[in-house]
Amino acid sequence: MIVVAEIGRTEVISLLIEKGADVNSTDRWGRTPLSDAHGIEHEEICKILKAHGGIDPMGLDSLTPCYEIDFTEVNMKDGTLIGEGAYGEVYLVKWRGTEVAAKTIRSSIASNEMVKKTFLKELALWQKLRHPNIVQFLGVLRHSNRLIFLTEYLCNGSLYDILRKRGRLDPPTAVAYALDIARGMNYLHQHKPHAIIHRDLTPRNVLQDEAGHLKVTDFGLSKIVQEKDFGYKMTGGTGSYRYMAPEVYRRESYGKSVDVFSFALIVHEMFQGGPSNKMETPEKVADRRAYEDSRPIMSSYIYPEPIRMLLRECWHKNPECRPTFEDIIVQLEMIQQGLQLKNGMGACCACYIL
Ligand SMILES: Nc1ncnc2c1ncn2[C@@H]1O[C@H](COP(=O)(O)OP(=O)(O)OP(=O)(O)O)[C@@H](O)[C@H]1O
Repeated sequence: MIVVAEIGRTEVISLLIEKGADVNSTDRWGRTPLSDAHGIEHEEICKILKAHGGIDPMGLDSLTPCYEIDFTEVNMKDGTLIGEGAYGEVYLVKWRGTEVAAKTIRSSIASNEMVKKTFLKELALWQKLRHPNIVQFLGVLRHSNRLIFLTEYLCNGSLYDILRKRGRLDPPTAVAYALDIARGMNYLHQHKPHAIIHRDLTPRNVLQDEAGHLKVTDFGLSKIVQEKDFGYKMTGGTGSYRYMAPEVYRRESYGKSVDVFSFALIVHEMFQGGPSNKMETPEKVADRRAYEDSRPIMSSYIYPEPIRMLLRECWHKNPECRPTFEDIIVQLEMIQQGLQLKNGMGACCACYIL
């Protein structure tokens, strides 16, 4: 694999190509040498790679500007802190008279040029996404070595907060929420020209708007994959262990179905009111799922049979046996119709027999 950022010299790159190096080999992020060259804005190397058939599967080069917002348009000092994640703090701020969320990226991350560039590429991708179940990206505030970006503000917080406050959800609500997440995820997986794998789908990365709809957010860890979606790897340290697919934990090749696995665990939590195996560390949980094939328990009292069947398929140990989000949506819509029929017949929430 030609790592342009490390080699950096045109004559060395030319020599490697002459010696037969593959100009379109990909690294674990799905980046080719041309993606790499775009990242460091090396025009000369870009030209050489393109002349030899190099492509950039990211479909984005660093020259694609993220939507930039003048730093003076947002008064960060008047912002209210609403949360904190792995990358930094999140504030509620006003921008052009509208309440929006400002996500600040720690200076330790933002000051590293390579990381910053990769991050800006992720944001350039997010900028292109438009779907009712995907949190809307608004733009980037760039200011010396600080990196802050704005997204729409979702006043009801995350699904994690909702489950902590409300506990177990009734089946119609859980199914409606599952449909929201599945629709957002299906949009990402069917993204053209390349599918987008979220890779860190967790209750914290699902937010609720004023109307009660859920939206998927946080693409800091998501990566573009080629349509033939096997062959990429990520380290076991990436993403949240509690929702991690076994193949990711075992550091094997993975595809879109890692998100289906995480989705199943989120749906399980909605019926249960929180995570299972709370006493175990997330890493231990992931380890047992990966090596002992352990899965959460589903009592027939809480989980309607069609939901149990769906979850078993979604967290199947063989990634190829897991359904796509398109299939999941069809199944959930049928389950929803079944629940509505039961409701119409006067059944109470506690006694759904599907
Ligand atoms: N657009 C938003 N609207 C409202 N609240 C938000 C928004 N984005 C984030 N938050 C709140 O801020 C918290 C932190 O968000 P952030 O995305 O930084 O981290 P996280 O998803 O919790 O964790 P990680 O960074 O590890 O993925 C969220 O849990 C949520 O409560």
